[in-house]
Amino acid sequence: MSSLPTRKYIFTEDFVQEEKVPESPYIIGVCGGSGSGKTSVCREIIKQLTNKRVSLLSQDWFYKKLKEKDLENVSEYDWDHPDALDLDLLVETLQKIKKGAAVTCPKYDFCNNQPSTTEYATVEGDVILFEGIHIFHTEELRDLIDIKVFVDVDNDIRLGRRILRDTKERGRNVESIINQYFKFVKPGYDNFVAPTRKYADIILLRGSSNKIAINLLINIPGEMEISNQNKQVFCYIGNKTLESVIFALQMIKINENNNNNNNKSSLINLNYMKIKELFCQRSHI
Ligand SMILES: Nc1ncnc2c1ncn2[C@@H]1O[C@H](COP(=O)(O)OP(=O)(O)O)[C@@H](O)[C@H]1O
Ligand SMILES: O=c1ccn([C@@H]2O[C@H](COP(=O)(O)O)[C@@H](O)[C@H]2O)c(=O)[nH]1
Repeated sequence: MSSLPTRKYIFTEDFVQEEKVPESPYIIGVCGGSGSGKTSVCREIIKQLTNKRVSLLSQDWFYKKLKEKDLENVSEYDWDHPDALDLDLLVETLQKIKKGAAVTCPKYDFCNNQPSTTEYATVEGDVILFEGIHIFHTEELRDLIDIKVFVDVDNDIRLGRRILRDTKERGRNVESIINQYFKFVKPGYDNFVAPTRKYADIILLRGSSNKIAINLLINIPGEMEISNQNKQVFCYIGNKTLESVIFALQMIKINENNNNNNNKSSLINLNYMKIKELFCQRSHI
């Protein structure tokens, strides 16, 4: 028996396409300091992966619930220490997602410094964009991520963006943002986030405005096979190479021999003949 049953081939008029049926979602981990553009990078990738089921998973949804006394004095609370997060629950959740489960999480309410009671996100799909400042912090987490991206943006730009974002979206004022930044955010970045840059497979400079890097990222070949064009096509008849046509013919032949289903077999035969005909015409055989 050939090893082909783990692969699925789609035969159409113009091309032969291999469809990889993922055993578990592909996890793209996007790490970086607060305000580096992690969420924006994830949104850009999600926008472009139109032919895949894609979800976002944010580390922010795993902040521990604050005790009453901490809630009364939030300006003294350090959200930039990894201990502020329930990393065990995060690992457990990611393991479930990796096994193909759909997991629903409450989002995080930054205005009230607690998990949202009204907004939820269901995470499932072929590709999961997983973002957060501490997602490379433990080996357990890193091992669950298929490709690790670190968004590298200067401190001053990150602070500027954070001021603009948090005054508009997170119910903060400029003074509290600057105080929090120098007391917790910057030390947290220097002590815990920047040291995990070394685990990245890709360093993404300039974040979501780096279109070239984002395009490369969505087209990471082989393992991912994700793209909104037919990049999965390994043999395109209109632009064939000798090797790719021979390979396609071999694949079709093996499929044909292994296939007992008459309808499918005739479809394969049809395409086999068409490929053969096209190949012979173009190659003047
Ligand atoms: N390349 C960019 N240029 C300008 N502003 C950006 C860029 N990327 C993100 N932003 C803005 O900066 C703020 C922080 O971005 P965000 O994606 O939320 O960062 P992170 O998730 O890393 O904290 C947001 O208001 C966002 O719109
Ligand atoms: O209640 C909270 C929880 C977190 N923060 C800050 O959020 C950032 C991490 O989120 P990004 O989306 O990466 O910016 C972290 O630096 C915390 O300081 C908060 O202010 N309040």
